[in-house]
Amino acid sequence: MTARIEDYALIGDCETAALVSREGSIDWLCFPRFDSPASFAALLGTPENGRWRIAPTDRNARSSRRYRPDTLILETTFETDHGSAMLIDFMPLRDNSNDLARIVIGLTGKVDFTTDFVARFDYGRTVPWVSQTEDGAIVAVAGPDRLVLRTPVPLQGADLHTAGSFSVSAGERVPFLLTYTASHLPIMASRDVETALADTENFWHEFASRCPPVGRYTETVKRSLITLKALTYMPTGGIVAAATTSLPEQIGGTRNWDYRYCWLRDATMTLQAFMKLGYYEEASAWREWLMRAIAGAPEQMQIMYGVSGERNLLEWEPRWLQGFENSRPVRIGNAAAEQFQLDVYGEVADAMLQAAMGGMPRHPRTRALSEVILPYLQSAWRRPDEGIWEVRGGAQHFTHSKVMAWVAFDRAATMSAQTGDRPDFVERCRAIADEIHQDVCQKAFDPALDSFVQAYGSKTIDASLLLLPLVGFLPADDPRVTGTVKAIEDTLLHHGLAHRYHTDRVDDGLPPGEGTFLVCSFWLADVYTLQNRYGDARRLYERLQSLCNDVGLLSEEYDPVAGRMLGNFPQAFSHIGLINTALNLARSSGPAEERAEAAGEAPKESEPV
Ligand SMILES: OC[C@H]1O[C@H](O[C@H]2O[C@H](CO)[C@@H](O)[C@H](O)[C@H]2O)[C@H](O)[C@@H](O)[C@@H]1O
Repeated sequence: MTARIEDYALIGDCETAALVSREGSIDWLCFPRFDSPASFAALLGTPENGRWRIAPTDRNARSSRRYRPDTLILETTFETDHGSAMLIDFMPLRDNSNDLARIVIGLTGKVDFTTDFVARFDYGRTVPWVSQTEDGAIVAVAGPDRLVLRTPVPLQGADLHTAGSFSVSAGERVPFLLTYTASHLPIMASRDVETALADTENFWHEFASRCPPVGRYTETVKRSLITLKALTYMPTGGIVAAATTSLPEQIGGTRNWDYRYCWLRDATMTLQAFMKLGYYEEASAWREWLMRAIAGAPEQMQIMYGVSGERNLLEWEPRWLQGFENSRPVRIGNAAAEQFQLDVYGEVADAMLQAAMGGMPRHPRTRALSEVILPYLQSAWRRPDEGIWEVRGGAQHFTHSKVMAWVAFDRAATMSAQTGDRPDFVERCRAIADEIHQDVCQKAFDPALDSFVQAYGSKTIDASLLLLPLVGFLPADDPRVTGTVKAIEDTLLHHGLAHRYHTDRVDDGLPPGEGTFLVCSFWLADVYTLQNRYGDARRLYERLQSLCNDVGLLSEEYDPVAGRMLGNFPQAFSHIGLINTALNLARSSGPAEERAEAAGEAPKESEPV
């Protein structure tokens, strides 16, 4: 594949998503859910692993693209020496059928097009039987899956591809509709593509119209909001971390992971972003998802789940895929689901408090949840864990994890104190929170480095330490925090963007090397805001904003030297950063202040615990 990550745009129907290249090729599509086996997997292999291209025959055609304003409808305009034409790509919201629609519209002169449809089920491995119905529909079937392609354009099969040519003159419109169904069901009647376009446009307009202005960042925020909505599995309210698997964190490297699942950690920030923009319906749907997903014994609570709350996310490698630019292995599923990551308890507690502070009615299970989880956590916080970065090199006493355990008790105390009905519970939570606070301040601060460190006894600086002031563990102007921020600036910034940690100095169980991790730079900008370093915050935010591709999307990581995106795409974490940090900058009191202020008063180290 020659396309880079930033060459792709996202389309989706809030149940699954597809990536479309600048050249009009859909190189990634999983039907019917985000985490279903891909039907087009060329993104991670070759065109023979499945793709659907509609592009001018003239290989020298110039292309430009945009989303139709306030929608997820992609418009790619091609210009040739003989005319210009637009390709519209979108996925209508589900109406008993799973569709992807494409319309080619002649703008000026006449443009010749070719289309090449290569369906391969099971992540590019399974070649289907392809036949044509009497009314001309192309039907591709293998095992449980079936794709039906309808268009007035005559199509022929050759060499396991289905191809055709056509021309559009100014004013002409040529529709294509691809429908997925389980192969045992009857083939359904086609839906009208133009009506579907109008309905899809209305859906996104209605959604985006509720977004309040965020000063000069309004368009960036709106695009990120639409992207987060597109990453939401609407039937359940779960939110996937990204639309893809295995886009590499280093070109040619092995840090390739499946992000088509719901992380509890990523969710607190998503909840904040939705609520701060007034999207309570989405926030409430996510909270319901969370309560269903984590129901059960606290020691069985996972750090991530499938979009419907599935727990078994078994990791495996489809060895027939060569990987994005030969970045192997490709991984399906995610073994991190089985890790112990202490911070998720704090994330859940924080999400509950944020929801209450945002004005959402208290969830009826909030109290039951705290009564089950906190007694477990009372001893569990002392255990080493795999941490926010999900290391595969063994558990450690990660500083960020302990701090988030403190968050769990701190928020539980705050919430219970608000209801006033359990003073003994509040007192117990506060005492444990104080004990954790003291433990962290004693064991995780290195006076020689004048900084908190990644784990107890370590000498490594870690960008997750930026979350200490952001969750209210210590004030942003505490000398230990200002020392830590300086250490992060001195050691983790690479061309002005933050790495998570030094992968070459820490054994995380993987070969070293990766890009800068974008959400960490957003956290840095948020800390600058808390420290009244508004100029630094704004400059960093606008740098990050400038890294978005031409349609406003960000991946997980960025290589500032090669000037290219890395990691899964588009990633919710990065878009949450684009929203939250914009709000922090645009409002005198944004999410950073409110999350920090949610914390009860942190004890002084000399205070008894
Ligand atoms: O690189 C190591 C780990 O990377 C993934 O996790 C990262 O993405 C998550 C989802 O956005 C995020 O919650 C986490 O903090 C990040 O480290 C991957 O899923 C892991 O399996 C992998 O070990």
